[in-house]
Amino acid sequence: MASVSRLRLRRFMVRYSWRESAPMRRCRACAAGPHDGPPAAFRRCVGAPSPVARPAPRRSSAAAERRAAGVGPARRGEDKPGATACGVRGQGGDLLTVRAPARTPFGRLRRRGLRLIWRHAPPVCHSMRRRLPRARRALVWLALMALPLALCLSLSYLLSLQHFRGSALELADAHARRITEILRSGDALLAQLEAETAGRCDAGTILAMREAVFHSRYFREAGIEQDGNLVCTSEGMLPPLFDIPNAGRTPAGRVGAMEMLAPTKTIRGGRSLILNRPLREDRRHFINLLLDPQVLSEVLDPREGVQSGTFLDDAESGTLVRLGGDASIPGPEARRPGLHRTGQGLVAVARAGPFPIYSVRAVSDASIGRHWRTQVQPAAAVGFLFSALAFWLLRRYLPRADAIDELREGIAAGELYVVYQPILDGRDGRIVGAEALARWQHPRRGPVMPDQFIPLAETSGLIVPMTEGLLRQVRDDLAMLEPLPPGFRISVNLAQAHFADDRLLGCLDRVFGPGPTLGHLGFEITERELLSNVAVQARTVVEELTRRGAEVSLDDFGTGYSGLSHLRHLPLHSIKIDRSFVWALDTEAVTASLVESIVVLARSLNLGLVAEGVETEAQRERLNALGVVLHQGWLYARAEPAAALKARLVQTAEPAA
Ligand SMILES: Nc1nc2c(ncn2[C@@H]2O[C@H](COP(=O)(O)O[C@H]3[C@@H](O)[C@H](n4cnc5c(=O)[nH]c(N)nc54)O[C@@H]3COP(=O)(O)O)[C@@H](O)[C@H]2O)c(=O)[nH]1
Repeated sequence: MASVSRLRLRRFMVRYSWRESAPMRRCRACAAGPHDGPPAAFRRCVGAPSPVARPAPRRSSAAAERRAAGVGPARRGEDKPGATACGVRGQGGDLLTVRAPARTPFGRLRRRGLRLIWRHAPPVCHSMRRRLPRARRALVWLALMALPLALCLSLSYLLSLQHFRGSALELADAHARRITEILRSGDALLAQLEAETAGRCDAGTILAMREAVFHSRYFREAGIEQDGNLVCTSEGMLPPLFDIPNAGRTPAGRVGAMEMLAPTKTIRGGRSLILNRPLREDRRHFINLLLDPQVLSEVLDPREGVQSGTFLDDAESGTLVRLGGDASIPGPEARRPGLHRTGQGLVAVARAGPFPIYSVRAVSDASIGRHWRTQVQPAAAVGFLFSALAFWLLRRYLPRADAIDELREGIAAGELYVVYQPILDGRDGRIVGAEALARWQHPRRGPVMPDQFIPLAETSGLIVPMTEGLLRQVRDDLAMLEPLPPGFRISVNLAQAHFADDRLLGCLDRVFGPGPTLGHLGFEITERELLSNVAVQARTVVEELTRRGAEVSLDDFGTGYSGLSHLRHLPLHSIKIDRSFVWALDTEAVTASLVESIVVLARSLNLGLVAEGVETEAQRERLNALGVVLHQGWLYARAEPAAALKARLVQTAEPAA
């Protein structure tokens, strides 16, 4: 029952926060306001006091205790114990537990074992609304991965199509040219026979016709027709033959003086295409040549997967008559030369010059598919290769939405915590401060080092809410570390985003309150963060930090290109010599002299110096000799939980006491 109610209430709160659009928008600008506690309506509902009217007590910090004990932060979604009744523990924290008084409706539910959880992640929650659900993101990834494969397969299909398109059109054109040549040679032969015989049917004419047919590769017979009678052929004289099949027929087409008759049965059997040439004006005397239509198709150049056909456009019947080939009679597109896409596939049509004969090449979709299947394997292999490349590129160069979401959720759930690396006086081992370094206790991956999430936090803008969360922990830990040695400071790393506007100052207002409250804080800015586009704003921010009691140092000094200009323009307190210089101290003379120059520079500008990455006794001694006495490095201590730092402080304070 309790878990059901808890679930419902969680939903209620989610809905609630969605309706609070105006405060949500305000939180984006990191302005103080409703994020410093649960929204007013929610507070009224649970009977909790307003954090404005009664500021929430400093986090008694179960999480801090856990961290101090070295066990890391509370896990995501875990209730934090120790909340006082009616109180809102933690201001603007990531995860707040509210225990409602018994009188309120929520209190009554509490008596049944219910605890309310208000997830409070102001700068994060509204962007979570825009987030794609995991399943949809996975689909987007899948689609992006499948894209190269799909493109390669489509490309290979297009190539198959192109292969057939090109060859079908080419073959049809070549064939049509060949037919034109044959028919023109027939026309020329008829003209020659007319000139030689003058239409007489005598032995000389028969001989001339026989010779012409003998020497021709295409024409099987020549003949002379008079008044509808075939009177002689290249074979010899004939008895008068009446009603020969072609007599009086309308030609299928005319080209110049030549007429073509659709294939018809001849007196010697078989079907022939007849080329007729009228001998006189009265159209009663003709000289003709018989052409086996099959001959026109024999000149077809066969190609695998391409059907071919030769069709006569018969003006007499108004239909297409097949002269040969295996292609089925195409539709209306057969009379339009060119390439056509039909329901069955591709059709290429070419006309034989002026003659009403068409060469047709048809490629069925099945043939294209068969050809494509032979290309699929190499195309798929290339596609997979590109998919793998795309996967690598996407993972490497695209903002990683998944990782950003995870980090966002991690920040909201309080999975990020701080460890401290002490900064000591290299002469006597006195602890003068510590650098706060972020760690992420990932619920699945375990501890994640900053190298893996700080760049992501910086590029996604999450660095700002992340730092706010860390500053809250630093505030609590400073309280736990008391009494602090004189001048002790904890330094927090800042990023470029903190200088783009006054969000950092708003953040500090919320965490430490306004005014000079930052006496135990230091801030580290790396050279690369202070690009020229934020330089002016950076100066304002650094001045304000100083006014509030903090010290600001330039981190990784010597690794950037603009360090000197920052030293001139920013009111800095110290510079941290990059560990690469420190490491080179005991090996490279040139670098060692560089450190000397940095020391001279710092002295002339009245700046403090801290050496980073001190790992060996030799480095310590050399630095001390150079006058760089504040050290940070594994020689002294690695980054450790607040409890360990506390123990170290107690230990180093004891001899003095
Ligand atoms: N904007 C923020 N940046 C942060 C924050 N927390 C950390 N960081 C930056 O991440 C980088 C890596 O940090 P980390 O892995 O914690 O490494 C630090 C030290 O552990 C390491 N170190 C210290 N002493 C030694 C040593 O003797 N040898 C050695 N090999 N490494 C050592 O150096 C890192 C501290 O560097 P720096 O900040 O330059 O002082 C790092 O760039 C962090 O700045 C964060 O909260 N915000």
